[in-house]
Amino acid sequence: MARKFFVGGNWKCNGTVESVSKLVDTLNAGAIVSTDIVEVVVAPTFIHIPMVKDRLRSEIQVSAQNCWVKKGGAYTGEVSAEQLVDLGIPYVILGHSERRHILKESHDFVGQKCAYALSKGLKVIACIGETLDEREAGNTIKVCAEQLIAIKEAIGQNWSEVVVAYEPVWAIGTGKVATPEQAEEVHAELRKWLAENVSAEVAEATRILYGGSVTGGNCKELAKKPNVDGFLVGGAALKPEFIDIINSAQIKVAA
Ligand SMILES: O=C(CO)COP(=O)(O)O
Repeated sequence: MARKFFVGGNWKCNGTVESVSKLVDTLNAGAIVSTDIVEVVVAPTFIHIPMVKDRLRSEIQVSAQNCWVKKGGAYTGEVSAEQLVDLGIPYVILGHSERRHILKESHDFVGQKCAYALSKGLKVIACIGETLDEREAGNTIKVCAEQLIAIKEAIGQNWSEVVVAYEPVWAIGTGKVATPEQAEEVHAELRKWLAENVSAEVAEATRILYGGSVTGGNCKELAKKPNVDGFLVGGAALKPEFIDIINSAQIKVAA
């Protein structure tokens, strides 16, 4: 079965009531291709989630940007997987590089978060990716594999509700997008890793998204690559061009 194209908008720590309302209006008014060919998710901040969920068109799902590693309780400032499920939120982004690097989340911690979120019924957008130094040292695949190993150790064979997002740190928020060839090369390696370390079925079925300075202008060329199954978008997800990125799913159908 063909992998359904996936476009996620990670709004990060952005937005006010006014700007989020405007963005929802823009997304509601946009002409988007059928959900038969694309799955679309947006991830507002926790505090904006209820408002977005109430007002956003039903074709676009809502995701959280993080959740706690285990059952909720005395963990000041955290939001639990159970609470997301209670609110009817289907997805959570875990392991984003900003959390790995700025908040020092370790590979193991991210793996445990993935396992706990999945066990509560959330679908997981699991982010991995190398820094510029790691790429220049020739360690891109090694670093991504280490991040995947920690996830695999925690979740085992249970990848059916996982979407992998390859987000090279040097491309995030920098305007320096990976070339379609660079993205394809890594995505193909990641799929091979899944085939060798999980199973051929999981490798074939798992969507591997590219993230890092994706725009309305560069998405089509990236989407043409066979192992690029969609995008995780930051800055451009806050702008009307997010609609164009969603619609780049058409490239796959035409291909
Ligand atoms: O981090 C990202 C999505 O999770 C990518 O961010 P930018 O699209 O702003 O580079």
